[in-house]
Amino acid sequence: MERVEVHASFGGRQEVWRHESASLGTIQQVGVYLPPQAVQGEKCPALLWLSGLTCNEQNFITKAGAQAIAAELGWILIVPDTSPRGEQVADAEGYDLGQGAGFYVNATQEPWAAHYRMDDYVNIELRELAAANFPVNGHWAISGHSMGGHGALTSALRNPGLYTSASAFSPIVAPSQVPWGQKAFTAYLGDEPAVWAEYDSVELITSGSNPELPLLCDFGDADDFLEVQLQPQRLQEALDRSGRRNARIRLQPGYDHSYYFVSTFFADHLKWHHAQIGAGS
Ligand SMILES: N[C@@H](CCC(=O)N[C@@H](CS)C(=O)NCC(=O)O)C(=O)O
Repeated sequence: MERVEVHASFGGRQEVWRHESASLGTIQQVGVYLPPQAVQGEKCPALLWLSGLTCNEQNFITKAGAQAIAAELGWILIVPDTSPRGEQVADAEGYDLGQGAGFYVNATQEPWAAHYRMDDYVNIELRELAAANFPVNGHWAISGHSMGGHGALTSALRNPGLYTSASAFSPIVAPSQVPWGQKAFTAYLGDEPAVWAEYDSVELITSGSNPELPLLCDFGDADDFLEVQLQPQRLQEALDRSGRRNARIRLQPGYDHSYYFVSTFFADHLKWHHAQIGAGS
């Protein structure tokens, strides 16, 4: 791993690392925020942040204002790119498929299968890499925005025990039912409803996956993508049917899909994740 950026931030360090990814077969960049506690060698919990369409590792670290609360609570933030990158990596015309739009799945279809293995990358490789290189204490939470909200919820729902809690901002909760998800899943996963269901939060909740996982989701009611792409009512209905004890959806009045929304509520999410460490153990 090679460190390509370092900035003092709230008594800690915002860094960007470049590394060779075995699961993706590419060179990737990842943002790492080390709070003052970690800089002093103390072991800290880690939050994996998954960004949305068109993003790389920079959007969250420069726009979410996350470092202040991470410093206060003593959390490491791990912020990967949203897809494999490089000239050898397949891509497509639109912003919602290919590079910048990996959807956090392991692709099975050509030409994507060679590199688009974001599920393995974030849930296995990146966690191992973080544990080997930074003072992670073993507690992991996961959060994300839009496509990354989908990635955060499905990663935690599919993998009981990996994440203490999962939260999301404007997540794509039913990708099998909406245009963004249908386009990406058809390309990456083919025409296989059973495989789609494994990467669909509403389907995973309906089938009872990881029933004790604490969940928090925020949507903005002025989000232009709300009705067509996000459809929070599908998540609410699935949660109501499931009888989960620790799951909450909030509709925030006046907020849109942007990082102004994420930055407004990120501290609230990290405090909630922090509280879950004590609550479940
Ligand atoms: N048409 C929009 C759609 C993509 C979009 O809204 N991306 C969100 C995540 S789904 C985002 O975080 N964009 C980058 C940013 O706001 O920094 C665009 O091309 O920017």
